[in-house]
Amino acid sequence: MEQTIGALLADTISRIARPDEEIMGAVQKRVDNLTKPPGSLGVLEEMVVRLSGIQRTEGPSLDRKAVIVMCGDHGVVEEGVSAFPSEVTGLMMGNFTRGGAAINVFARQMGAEVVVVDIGSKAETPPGVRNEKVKSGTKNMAQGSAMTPDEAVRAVEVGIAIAMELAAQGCKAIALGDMGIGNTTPSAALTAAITGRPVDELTGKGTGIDEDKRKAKAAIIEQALAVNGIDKHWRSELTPIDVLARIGGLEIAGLVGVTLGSAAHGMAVIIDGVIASAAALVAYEICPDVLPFMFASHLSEEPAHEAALTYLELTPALHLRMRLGEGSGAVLLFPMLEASIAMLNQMATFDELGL
Ligand SMILES: Cc1cc2ncn([C@H]3O[C@H](COP(=O)(O)O)[C@@H](O)[C@H]3O)c2cc1C
Ligand SMILES: O=C(O)c1cccnc1
Repeated sequence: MEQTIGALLADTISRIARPDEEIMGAVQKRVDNLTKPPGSLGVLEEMVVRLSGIQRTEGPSLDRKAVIVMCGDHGVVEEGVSAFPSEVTGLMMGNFTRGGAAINVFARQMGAEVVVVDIGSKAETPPGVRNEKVKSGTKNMAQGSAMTPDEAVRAVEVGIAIAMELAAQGCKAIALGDMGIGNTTPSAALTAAITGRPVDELTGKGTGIDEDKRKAKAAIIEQALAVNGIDKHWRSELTPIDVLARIGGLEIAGLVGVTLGSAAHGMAVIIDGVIASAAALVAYEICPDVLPFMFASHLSEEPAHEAALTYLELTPALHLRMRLGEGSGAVLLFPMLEASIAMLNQMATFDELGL
């Protein structure tokens, strides 16, 4: 039976429960009893405690993990906000299927599955890419709403459904990946709307525009916020889904769904760069209980990324001066998460040492 639009979203939100405190307490106790000064393995200790709470077991695992690369195009590219044309989104989808993109290389090395989803590109979906197209690119958000609320919800539900499938297959953690020429523009716009920080401060060079074009991009974002009636007080009149629909992107909406769906089904969510962090902000506004499921991987060069992570009070583990997307930074966190699990499973305890 066809589900009404929004039913899956509502059901997913109702399933999100915070990680298990009792399990986290027990794992913290074991971590404190390992043969090292308490706290000396820093963030790795926090990682394994939180992974245990998320997976609701004192024996967490990352045997199966995936990166979901949501692909979509953006009407606002016609305003000259990117250094590249929209066609590159379609070409990169082909590249993903041949294993030649950065995310393919890193995911292979980390043992993570790559799931590529065409949720809204203007291109024809290449064979090997999952076709979940809600529409062929968003409308230009500088001239009006990028999507309708129904389209935004449908895209969110695509992300939820894919997260649910992966959870059913035994997946334990999901990295958020994106591909969509122009998508640093809606990402900065969403980050401005949610954090309240000034647009100019949040607007970066994306794929590599010069300072004049960056200034013009900031002006386009200001225009998009104004045209769409999003001011500092949007919360009194609009829902987070309205904001996502007006100034978001289809791949961003898909990643909002992946985040909510992962949290609802006990999987950790690894945030990548500025596109993933914009999706994380929207997911948090929809349901604050998703926050303890999130891990920040790296700090992107895009300024809105730092603003989003600060708002969410998340600290990125890696500082690699990356600014790519695709989930390329997020999958680099997997070996560290795995090290945290190995620490828990393999280190001797003070009890065993007779101390
Ligand atoms: C070849 C290529 C591969 C990419 N992989 C990710 N992005 C990243 O850059 C784009 C966002 O930057 P902007 O907003 O400036 O267009 C997105 O597609 C993002 O995924 C790429 C961009 C290019 C050109
Ligand atoms: O932070 C990112 O993920 C990013 C930055 C620039 C371009 N594309 C992605």
